[in-house]
Amino acid sequence: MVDELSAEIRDLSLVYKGRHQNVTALSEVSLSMEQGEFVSLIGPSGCGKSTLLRVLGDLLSPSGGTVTIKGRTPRAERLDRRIGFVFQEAALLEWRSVLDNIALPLELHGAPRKLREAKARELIELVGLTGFEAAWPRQLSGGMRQRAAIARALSTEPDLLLLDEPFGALDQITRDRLNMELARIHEVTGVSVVLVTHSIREAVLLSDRIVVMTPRPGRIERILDDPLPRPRSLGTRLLPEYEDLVRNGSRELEKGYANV
Ligand SMILES: Nc1ncnc2c1ncn2[C@@H]1O[C@H](COP(=O)(O)OP(=O)(O)OP(=O)(O)O)[C@@H](O)[C@H]1O
Repeated sequence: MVDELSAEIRDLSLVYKGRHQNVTALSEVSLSMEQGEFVSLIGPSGCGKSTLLRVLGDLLSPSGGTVTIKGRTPRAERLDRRIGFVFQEAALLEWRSVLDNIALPLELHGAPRKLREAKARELIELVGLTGFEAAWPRQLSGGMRQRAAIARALSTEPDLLLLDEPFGALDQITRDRLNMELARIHEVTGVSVVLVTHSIREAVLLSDRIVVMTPRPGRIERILDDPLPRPRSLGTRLLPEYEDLVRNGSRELEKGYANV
């Protein structure tokens, strides 16, 4: 059924055209995601993870193939603010309070003040920033900034949340905590998630499926199912099946590195 599919990528290619040479960043990439699915993209540097995310988010147009999100083009979804993006750097507006940063996409979408503030407060609670509504971004730690960025990305209740190494710059303990927050947010909201990560452990902890990519040109090497029980917790890492999946994933990843 079409409306149960989140993203559908068919035979996607993406070529960056340069003055001297072209780079084929993606070739023959096909992937179908179900609504509410959590998919991680992992692979060596340059295998096209960010490029794939950017195509899904309509920041780049495919050179070939097709991409649909809930049966529509990424352009239509982006213009309707049905796609949320979070990058490694939170990129909050320093002159707006945390609340006003989170409410910004709704403001740009023309939502009335009362509604957008109510939504922003709800999200502040969801991401664990209660008490920081009036704070300035510079008063937040790195982890708190990422929480605010996630809340902002969720403010328009997107169909798809795209995360490009959102926790890459955080220390391990903060990263563990935010992983658990993300798992909970995913459970509560039912949003479909695509996460780019360099950590197989993070991918196994959070995902329903792990897409292992390989470079030159960027393509899908293998898709691993991750059937670990939900809800996930840090205790999930103590399961023998967790370690099995990490080992399996690492083996697949190493094959990709053979092409680097
Ligand atoms: N704007 C650009 N112009 C030309 N080539 C680019 C551009 N952006 C990325 N590339 C090239 O496309 C390929 C895929 O890059 P991409 O950033 O998608 O990989 P990645 O897997 O996300 O890498 P990383 O893990 O280092 O972030 C690489 O060879 C990269 O050099």
